[in-house]
Amino acid sequence: MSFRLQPTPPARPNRCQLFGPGSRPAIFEKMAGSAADVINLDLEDSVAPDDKPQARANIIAAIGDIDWGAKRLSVRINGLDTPWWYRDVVDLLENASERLDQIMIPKVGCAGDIYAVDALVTAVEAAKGRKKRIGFEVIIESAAGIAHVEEIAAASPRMEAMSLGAADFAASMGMQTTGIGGTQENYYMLHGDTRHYSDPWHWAQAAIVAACRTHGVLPVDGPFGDFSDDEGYRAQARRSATLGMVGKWAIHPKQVALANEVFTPSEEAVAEAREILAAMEQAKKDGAGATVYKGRLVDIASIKQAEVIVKQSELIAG
Ligand SMILES: CC(C)(COP(=O)(O)OP(=O)(O)OC[C@H]1O[C@@H](n2cnc3c(N)ncnc32)[C@H](O)[C@@H]1OP(=O)(O)O)[C@@H](O)C(=O)NCCC(=O)NCCSC(=O)C[C@H](O)C(=O)O
Ligand SMILES: [Mg+2]
Repeated sequence: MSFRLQPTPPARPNRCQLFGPGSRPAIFEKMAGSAADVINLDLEDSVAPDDKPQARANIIAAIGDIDWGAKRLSVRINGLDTPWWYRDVVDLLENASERLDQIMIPKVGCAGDIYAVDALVTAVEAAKGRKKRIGFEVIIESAAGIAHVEEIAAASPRMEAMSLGAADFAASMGMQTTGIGGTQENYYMLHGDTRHYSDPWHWAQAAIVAACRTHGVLPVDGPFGDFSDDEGYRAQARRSATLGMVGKWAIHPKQVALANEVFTPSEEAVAEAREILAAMEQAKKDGAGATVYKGRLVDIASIKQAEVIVKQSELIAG
């Protein structure tokens, strides 16, 4: 480890973030009753321009009126390139109850974007005497966002989570696809006559995970558009979890159980991690820094790997 220690991200489960348009208040109670850890009420792209004022009013009322339980409650504001974002922030923080936990800033391109929202949020919080400091989560979904991903992760002490927004990301990068996440038909290597599919989202996810882990922010995988494809969702989520992401969005309620399944370490994985910790405990007593577990090497780094899994399961168990 560097002399500068890796900060710990917020200690809360973030396996699934369920989205719903602010212009569709009929589903808010259903969202609150879901098994998602995080709720994202949307003011951005799922809300038509003419509906933005009513969506703001719906969300402000629902934040106070609905019992959201222990869920993390977040509102996605509009992007900084629109005329709506400042009104989203001001109306929310002047009128929403203290139940609001965080706001999600979409299409972030540089640390300056976070600075601008932070300045406005800080001023409204002070003016209204709000007690709970609002956290920030951001979406990396542009070429600029991924190019500046580390400065964005470090941009504010309010930063809690960062997601990859595959749809806008693909558009901004000029990717030749209309798919939102998952396997892309034309992204393959040829070996003889056999196609081997590769993952075009992998490098961006890895960059997000590294930036987040460096600065104590939770890395999250964004939407998987085809909500009729459970296996496709699972495969994408498993890749994200393997890379170090802590959760994934659900854009339909049926995706919530899939995310929770993948991002909750299995009983077998936790049992194996505990066995590795026990094996290393014994190795230490024997004066060894490494030992053999089920025919493979485990050493001091294995303790840290095993602790990741045990800590995840303890966090989820509460
Ligand atoms: C995708 C949907 C429009 C589908 O809605 P609907 O047609 O109503 O679906 P169903 O008939 O299958 O619904 C079954 C029941 O579930 C309820 N429902 C529907 N959606 C939700 C929800 N989000 N949360 C909770 N409950 C929900 C229905 O009311 C039905 O209930 P019942 O009648 O009692 O059985 C819709 O799911 C939807 O709007 N999803 C969210 C869309 C959204 O927020 N998009 C923004 C995030 S993705 C994005 O922005 C891209 C990203 O930025 C990027 O760039 O990658
Ligand atoms: Mg988007």
